[in-house]
Amino acid sequence: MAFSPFSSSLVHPQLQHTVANMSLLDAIIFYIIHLVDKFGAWHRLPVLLGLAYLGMRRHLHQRYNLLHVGGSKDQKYDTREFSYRTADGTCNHPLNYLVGSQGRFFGRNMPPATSGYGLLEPHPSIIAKKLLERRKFVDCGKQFNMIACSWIQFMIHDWIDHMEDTEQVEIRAPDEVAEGCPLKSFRFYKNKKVQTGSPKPEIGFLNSRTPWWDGSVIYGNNNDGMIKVRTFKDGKLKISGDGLLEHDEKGIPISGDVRNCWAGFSLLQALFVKEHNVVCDMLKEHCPDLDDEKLYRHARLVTSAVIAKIHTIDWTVELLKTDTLLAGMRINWYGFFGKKIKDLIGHKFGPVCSGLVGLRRPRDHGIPYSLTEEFVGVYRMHSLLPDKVILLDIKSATSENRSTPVQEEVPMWEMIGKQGERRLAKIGMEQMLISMGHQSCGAVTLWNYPSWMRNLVAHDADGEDRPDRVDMAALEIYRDRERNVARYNEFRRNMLMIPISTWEDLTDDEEVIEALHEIYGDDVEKLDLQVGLHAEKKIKGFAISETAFSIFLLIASRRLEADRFFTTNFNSSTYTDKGLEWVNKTETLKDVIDRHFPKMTGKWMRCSSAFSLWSSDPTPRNCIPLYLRPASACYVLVSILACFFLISCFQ
Ligand code: HEM
Repeated sequence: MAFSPFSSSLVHPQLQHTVANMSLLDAIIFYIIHLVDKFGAWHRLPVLLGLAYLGMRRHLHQRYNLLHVGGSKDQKYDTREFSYRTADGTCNHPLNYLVGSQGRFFGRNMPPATSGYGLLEPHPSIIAKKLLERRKFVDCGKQFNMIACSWIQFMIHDWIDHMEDTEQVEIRAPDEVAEGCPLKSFRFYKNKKVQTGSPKPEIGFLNSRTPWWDGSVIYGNNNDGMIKVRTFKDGKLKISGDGLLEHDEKGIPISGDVRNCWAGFSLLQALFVKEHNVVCDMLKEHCPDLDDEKLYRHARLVTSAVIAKIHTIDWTVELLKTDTLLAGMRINWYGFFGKKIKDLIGHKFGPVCSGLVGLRRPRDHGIPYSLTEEFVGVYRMHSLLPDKVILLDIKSATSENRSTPVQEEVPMWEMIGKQGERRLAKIGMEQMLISMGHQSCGAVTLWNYPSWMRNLVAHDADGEDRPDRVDMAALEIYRDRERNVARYNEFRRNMLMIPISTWEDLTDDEEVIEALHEIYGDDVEKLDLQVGLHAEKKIKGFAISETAFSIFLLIASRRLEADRFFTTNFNSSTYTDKGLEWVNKTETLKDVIDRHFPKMTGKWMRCSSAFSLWSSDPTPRNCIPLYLRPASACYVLVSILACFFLISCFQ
């Protein structure tokens, strides 16, 4: 039903048309969130109201934004024959075995860009030089350390990578900036463009990784990858005697994904290979009849779920340090009433009460699961990477002396690829992990893009160095345009967020405003997504922009609720009793580190999460407001009311 009364002056003129096709209820929801956006900030609301706001936002996105790219007809199969994660991501969606498998299309959270600006408008090298390149390293304080930075790369390599074409393009820096660019020109492969066919002919891009949260970063994205990493004995994966990854004869690590790897990333791969292998030991001890194949399958399910859980209730909470998000992420996993109540009531009262994990059926909101172009766009966070890794001299540290001396500062480019693997082998897992825990990563802000990435030796899918170096800062601007991802303002409108009208709406930093003006003039529509995301004034506690967060909000839930192994099959017959118990008992990365390095966190980590600076103070225990503490009667009362409210909104 069309709803016109809200197309009034109370709604931003550029958003009025989006309300026109909404149902009455959705128009009211839109109006409420629009008012909150306009007159206040949802993150300053009391936690439950903030959660209601986020719930409503997510609801509108799911109904009006998700697009199905390259739709295919149902391809049925018997799900009972596939109670495990397959090597290439097939056989997860209950009605179509192809959904989410390697080589499927990226979806979209909004239509492709309509603005019609050219691929070189303004020139990517000018943006790289004048707005992105690091002048002086800006760190992100105590909030996020180098483990957190490596973690998100570890996740990206689990989910997304655009397939390339065989044709190359060359970008030449214009004279205006050529002097200041480490590469005056650089060549790279175009992304592979494919006609999608149905539902209507359009261009789409293919994902060479499996988008499920299936641990493909350690298990591989297809059969060949899976065979390479397995020992075929007791379900285990290959790992070297020093606890790091094994390497092939060319010095390339043996793991699920080896493209553009560096020492910190390969360290996390090794840690979770160790985790997989101890899960195999545990399962074998309790179920001696399980053969190699079954042990592998169960251990993969368990390890992937541990990774997904850590990302949801540990990493994300550090990324978006607000009470609302702390509550929201725990609700995604456990539901409103928390872990203990979920264990008692199961999923009888739906996702609001018991979270998304363990739902009776996967939910994709009518659009088969994939990750999206916009999701890739908002996760371009190379500014997190520093210029050097600061190695601590952990041997000379004493318990009295809290500030551990620095042993060496290694330039980042020496920690990449095969060279990085050799360095890591000398450093060892313990020293690297402790050092990364004590080093802040970069802030996602303008003028903080690592300069060394402007002259980068990228890798191909086999982990081999490419002959042509690339200017990543310029390339990333080009890539979003090549993929027709909406520019910043159109992106915001499509996400039902209030667009900017002047640079002052984006930021109050005078220097940024001047620089934007120099490059984009007064044309706010031209502003590139990357530049907007990096320039946007941040919400207190957020390490990323609110615009990026709006995509994040949608996809974080979708990765869980659309996956059969986090919903229908999140049970003991699929995971085994002991496997499920393992997932339930593991809450944080610290738990995993403690399992493999029993004395490490006790000695080296003061803070509460392994993702924040290890030398920082722990989060006070009573930081959660009274009405959010599961033990309080007030919590139960307010939660019941909030549940009724949310259920009546969305069901
Ligand atoms: C030393 C560490 C890293 C190196 C060497 C590296 C290098 C690269 C390269 C060469 C590409 C492909 C560029 C192209 O052809 O389009 C890429 C893509 C990407 N990287 Fe990184 N990266 C690193 C760390 C990170 C981190 C920490 C993040 C954080 C989120 C990240 C997020 C991404 C994303 C989202 C893409 C786009 C993937 C796609 O096109 O499908 N990377 N990176």
